[in-house]
Amino acid sequence: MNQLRVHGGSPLSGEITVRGAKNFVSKAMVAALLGEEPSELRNVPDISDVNVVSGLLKLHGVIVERDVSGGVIRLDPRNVESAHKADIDTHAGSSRIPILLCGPLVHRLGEAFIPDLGGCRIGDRPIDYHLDILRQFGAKVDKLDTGILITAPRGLQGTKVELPYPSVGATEQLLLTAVRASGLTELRNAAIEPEITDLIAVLQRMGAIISVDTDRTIRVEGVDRLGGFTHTALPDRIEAASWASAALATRGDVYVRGARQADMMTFLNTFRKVGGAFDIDDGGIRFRHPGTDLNSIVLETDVHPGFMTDWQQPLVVALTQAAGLSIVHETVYENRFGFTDALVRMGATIQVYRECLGGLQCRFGQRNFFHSAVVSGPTPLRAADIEVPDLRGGFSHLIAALAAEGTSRVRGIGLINRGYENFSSKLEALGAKIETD
Ligand SMILES: CC(=O)N[C@H]1[C@@H](OP(=O)(O)OP(=O)(O)OC[C@H]2O[C@@H](n3ccc(=O)[nH]c3=O)[C@H](O)[C@@H]2O)O[C@H](CO)[C@@H](O)[C@@H]1O
Ligand SMILES: C=C(OP(=O)(O)O)C(=O)O
Repeated sequence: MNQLRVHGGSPLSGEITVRGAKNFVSKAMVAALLGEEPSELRNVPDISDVNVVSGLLKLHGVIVERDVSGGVIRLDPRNVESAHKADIDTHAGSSRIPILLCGPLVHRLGEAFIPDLGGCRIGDRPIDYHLDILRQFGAKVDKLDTGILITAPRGLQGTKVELPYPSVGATEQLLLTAVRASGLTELRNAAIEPEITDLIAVLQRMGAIISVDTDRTIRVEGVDRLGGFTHTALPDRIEAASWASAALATRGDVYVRGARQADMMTFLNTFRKVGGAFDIDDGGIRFRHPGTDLNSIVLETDVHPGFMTDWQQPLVVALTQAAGLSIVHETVYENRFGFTDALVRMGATIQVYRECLGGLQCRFGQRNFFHSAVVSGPTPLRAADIEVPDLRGGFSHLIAALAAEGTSRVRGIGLINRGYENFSSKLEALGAKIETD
């Protein structure tokens, strides 16, 4: 199943459930590798990124048992072993998670071979911060033809690091390395996304000592040994916001069971400013089109607690249905508006700019990156043949196809399964008229 035919033009309506966050579950699975005892993770979604990490852990001798429908994964890392490089190579290009195996594998085995990374092509996505951090801990980094080899002839020692930008992955790299490095580690300008807070919770359950200050400083006291953990993953706030945007763009009404207000406050404020309605209860959040015109807005993506970049693409589809000019400044990735080409072909009026259209200081201004967009609406959308460019861009194209009159063909939908579990069943549950080709 790699192609969907979408007969659009009807509102999405009904209830779906979101489970654990893609951007946490994969990291918690890596954390399990640091322990000398088994771990159990609950609320695990059935997405392909989980399969990728399971495969990598199994190659390294971790016994992985999974109850897919129950969302439980058990990881037994007691007999960790080196994997064959050729086997690791088969995971090249599959996701960005392998880079986070560096610290845990060096602690457990003395070395780590990391294949070339994958992930969404929404910018250059360098790993310089990761490699600098590893070097500061005393690791030796050798770049090979098909990946990188990390060794630590004198072990890993605690260090002081200040990130040039609060990178999520680099913060996780530091945490997963520092918890078992000798001595103290301090990280300034750390990322503080809810998925990182949950990772810290997991590490604390395993025996780590980590404190987080209000000024983005994280301090870790290294320990000699970590045990296992039992933990329920926080819900996927990106998937929840994507369904919310789908409800808005299709004039629908969707109850997202599992969505949690605390992780989505910034999204909810924006959703309300656009004119979307929502009702929160203990089980989830109901997102509704108000039945009246939607409002245009000015929006800048940012690190937490700002408006998350992964929320941007789905919301832009809803903004094509808002009255007036919306301005969106993407400050996290330099190349995250490629998906708007297809929206324009479908009838949207979106112009992208190299300039920073916003007040935030951004790394991409005057550097030839089309990282700002002006969306003029409302414009009716019409069906088209579309190729999924990346995970969130792909889901956005699905939303556009659902909002458009006529039958669209969306190719390459396998990519969407990286972060949206059972999305075609969920679409059907919400009344979408779709067929797999
Ligand atoms: C699997 C996962 O959790 N992915 C998320 C994670 O990605 P990821 O951890 O890759 O994103 P980062 O926060 O690291 O990236 C933020 C910015 O820092 C830059 N950078 C990062 C590392 C580095 O070594 N050098 C460098 O320049 C990146 O190019 C980007 O411009 O956080 C992003 C920001 O919330 C989300 O969009 C992704 O969904
Ligand atoms: C950019 C994303 O993911 P990744 O970092 O896994 O490519 C995303 O989830 O939108």
